[in-house]
Amino acid sequence: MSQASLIPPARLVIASRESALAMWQAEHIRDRLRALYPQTSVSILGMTTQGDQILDVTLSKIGGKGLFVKELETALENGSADIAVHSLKDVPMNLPEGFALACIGEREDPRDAFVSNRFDNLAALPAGSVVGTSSLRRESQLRARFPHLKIEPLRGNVQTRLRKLDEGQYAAIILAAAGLKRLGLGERIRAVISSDESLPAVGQGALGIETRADRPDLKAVLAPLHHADTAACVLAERAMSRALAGSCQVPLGGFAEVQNGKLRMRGFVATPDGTRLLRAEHVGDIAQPEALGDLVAQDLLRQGAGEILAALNG
Ligand SMILES: NCc1[nH]cc(CCC(=O)O)c1CC(=O)O
Repeated sequence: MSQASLIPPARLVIASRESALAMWQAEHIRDRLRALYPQTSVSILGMTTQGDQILDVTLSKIGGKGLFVKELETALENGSADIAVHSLKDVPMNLPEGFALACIGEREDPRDAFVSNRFDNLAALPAGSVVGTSSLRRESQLRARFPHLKIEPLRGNVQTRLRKLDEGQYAAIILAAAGLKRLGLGERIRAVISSDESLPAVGQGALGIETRADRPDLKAVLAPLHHADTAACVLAERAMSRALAGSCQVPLGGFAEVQNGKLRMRGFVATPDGTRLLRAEHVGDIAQPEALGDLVAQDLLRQGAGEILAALNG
């Protein structure tokens, strides 16, 4: 549909989780939609998800990503909201029947960040230091490089995690740089961790806007917010994860970048203790992102990723 034929709706309701980061993201999309469509009344419907309520167990053990999006999908289904704004990282690789990712927003810094009140970077941590993260992806890569560190679970939203660090339970914690920067907490980052040292999560730093699949009208409304390069990257990453049937119990990462008009993608699968860490890297056509993601996945499977995955899921 061309912009000329587009009739913006009178009203748009955005479903969002209520964490500060989710609300920042929803408000960001709301403000952009208001600027694009001054006649449209855009509002936010804040919701609590199961993922926000269950804070005492490692996320991977309780069913994972779907827990952060299900309530928002119910709102789309029953019409109490039109679009749902998500951190793409939290969106399952396969959406339930009847839903679609209508728009992918421009990526913030995709890297992980080292946050500490006492140390400058990971290499400065003495043996036995406690590092907080509940991500198997971060844990496996940390253990591979720094087997002398102790990794302990850390859950909760960004502010909760920072508070637990400040209370002294951890020498350092690892968070996504994107969340800290969006919340204006970029000064808490002591060191950004390069993608060579900690390959980011599939979709990290990107926003995904979900609608019902039967609302192509909304896809047209959202089109100006769609970022084609980011979309190519995250489609490649999500294809890799899907091809590996990456349940959230799997330590894996996937990260694609646009370089010289091509798509460069790296992926890894590891054992949680980091003793086996398989890596793959390929360059592909930016117009065929999913083929590149599949290629990276097939390379990892050829190296034995299947055994690691089977052991984890078994
Ligand atoms: N799993 C929670 C989550 N989902 C998205 C982000 C950060 C922002 C992003 O990746 O877009 C975070 C926090 C974190 O990993 O530190």
